Amino acid sequence: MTMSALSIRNMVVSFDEFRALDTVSLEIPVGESFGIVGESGSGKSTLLRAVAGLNRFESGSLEVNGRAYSGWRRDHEFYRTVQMVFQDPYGSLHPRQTVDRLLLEPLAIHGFTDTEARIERALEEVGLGSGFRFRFSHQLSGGQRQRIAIARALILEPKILLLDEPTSALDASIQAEILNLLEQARKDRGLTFIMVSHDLAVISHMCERLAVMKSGKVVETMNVEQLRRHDVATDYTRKLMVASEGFVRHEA
Ligand SMILES: Nc1ncnc2c1ncn2[C@@H]1O[C@H](COP(=O)(O)OP(=O)(O)OP(=O)(O)O)[C@@H](O)[C@H]1O
Repeated sequence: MTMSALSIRNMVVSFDEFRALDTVSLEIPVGESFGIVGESGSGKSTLLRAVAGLNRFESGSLEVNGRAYSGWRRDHEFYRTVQMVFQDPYGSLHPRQTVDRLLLEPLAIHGFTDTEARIERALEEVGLGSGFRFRFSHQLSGGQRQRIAIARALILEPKILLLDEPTSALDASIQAEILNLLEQARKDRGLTFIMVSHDLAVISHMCERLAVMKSGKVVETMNVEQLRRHDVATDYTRKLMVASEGFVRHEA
């Protein structure tokens, strides 16, 4: 049996009386690229944030590579294994810190000593040479910032990346570059991806399977071939396909 990178069972997250995540269960095997789609407010980010410990889940279970986690608490081992990349590269990087400092921080927290080599390698991997090392993040373009955010996630050599709309704040041409960079990193490192996107063309390009969310629940899971054939079980998913115009245009 393939080992699960991530095993989520009956996960529930509430904000006061409101159930943002309602008994969600997902099994994601090691090495898979898994997409999460759904209308705005359906709970996609809440799910990623609950895995990352940024939202507390009140019931259900979470296992990461066989280790169980609950509530908010995540240990160092978790952050060595799981890293998250957010939508907004402006909000997620401190503007007055140099790239060097931004990359050094996770290494220092986790006690790495070979920082020089790791920083150089990480910049190389995301297609930014060492010339970027002492720039401030406010001097970088959106695409360059997102490359730094990805370098910061990869520098700890995680096994799983949680990607929350990683390209939707970027211009279309830059989006493709960042997606290719992520795909290459996944191949090179054998990573598992869980990627949220409202863009079905992105999911179709990047993922092998996906879950469709509505009102905090998973309404269906499918593989990407089914999505491409429009072989979907619910009208809700059909509507999402129509709403994601590029997808319909691209696939038709
Ligand atoms: N910290 C919070 N406090 C209160 N309500 C929240 C909080 N975070 C999310 N919610 C609510 O939970 C629901 C799910 O939000 P979530 O951000 O997970 O949706 P989403 O599917 O990622 O949407 P989008 O595609 O617009 O980003 C929404 O109704 C949202 O308003």
